[in-house]
Amino acid sequence: MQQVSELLRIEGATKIFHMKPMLGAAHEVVALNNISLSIRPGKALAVVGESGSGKSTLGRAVARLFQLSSGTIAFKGRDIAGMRSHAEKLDYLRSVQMVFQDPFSALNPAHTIRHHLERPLMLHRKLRGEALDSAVQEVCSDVELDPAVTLEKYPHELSGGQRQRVNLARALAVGAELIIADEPTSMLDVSIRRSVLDLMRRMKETRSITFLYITHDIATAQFIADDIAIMYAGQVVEWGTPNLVISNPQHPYTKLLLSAVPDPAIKLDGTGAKSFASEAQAVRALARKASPEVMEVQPGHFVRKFDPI
Ligand SMILES: Nc1ncnc2c1ncn2[C@@H]1O[C@H](COP(=O)(O)OP(=O)(O)OP(=O)(O)O)[C@@H](O)[C@H]1O
Repeated sequence: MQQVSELLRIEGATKIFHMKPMLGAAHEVVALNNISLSIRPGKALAVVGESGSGKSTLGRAVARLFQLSSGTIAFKGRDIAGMRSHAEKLDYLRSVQMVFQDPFSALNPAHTIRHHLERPLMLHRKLRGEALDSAVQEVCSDVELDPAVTLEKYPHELSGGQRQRVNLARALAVGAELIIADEPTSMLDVSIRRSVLDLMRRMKETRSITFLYITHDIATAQFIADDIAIMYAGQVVEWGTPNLVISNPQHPYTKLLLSAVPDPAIKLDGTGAKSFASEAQAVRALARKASPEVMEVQPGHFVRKFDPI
């Protein structure tokens, strides 16, 4: 079998929404503008940007929730738009799971946690009886929840962080290879955000789960990501390994995001923070301009060319 070094390759992905509002003129929204990114198996790519930058649209396109206007998304070398048979589509939808911002919304309040974990194990792994019970215990323990005190509870009896762990356990139970985690910690208490990110990092390291981690918070990217892509107005403006991008940001929009980080450990030094925050509007206008030219700042670190402010 052919070895594919990338689990996911997004090539020239463009998504245009055609809006025909009841009031006002018809118009187009370019949510994704020629995005090219890839993720290696067992690695995490963080896509970072403000609200409306297009990052959730990218996640939903990977989850095959709609077709791209142009471009391709390939999973293990296979174009996902070209998957025709029911079996192939089902296998993809099993391999690629989404975890959402609101951990409660994905859980059925009428069912126990055991039920939520048993169903995918029965459906996808055909487990029954003792084998099913021990697999339920295993996925529960894998996300660092105590099966004895968790499995018979209902979603409302758990904390937000515990519920998000159940969602991650469900993805494991289904047999996910790629998890699209769309702002998975932004509705959680600050005190437990880090522990959920740490769990995702351990799932990556010990279970070789691949992550597309979508966030507005550039500071959290470094806890899990092997690569980071900064997005604005449907374009990726800067990308590379987190230490290169965060320690040596080139694009004014990346600097703007970093200027909003309260963590002094990764704040821009000296000149950066204040001046970029005060020039926010100009920076966003500049980042909105479509620019096809890319510069390699240093090996593994790229920036889209921009006009000086
Ligand atoms: N189904 C849709 N129909 C029309 N426009 C859409 C649709 N989905 C997204 N958009 C538009 O595409 C752009 C990108 O939206 P998207 O939700 O991907 O951004 P985001 O970075 O994930 O923001 P947020 O964090 O607020 O969800 C926005 O202008 C949004 O209004």
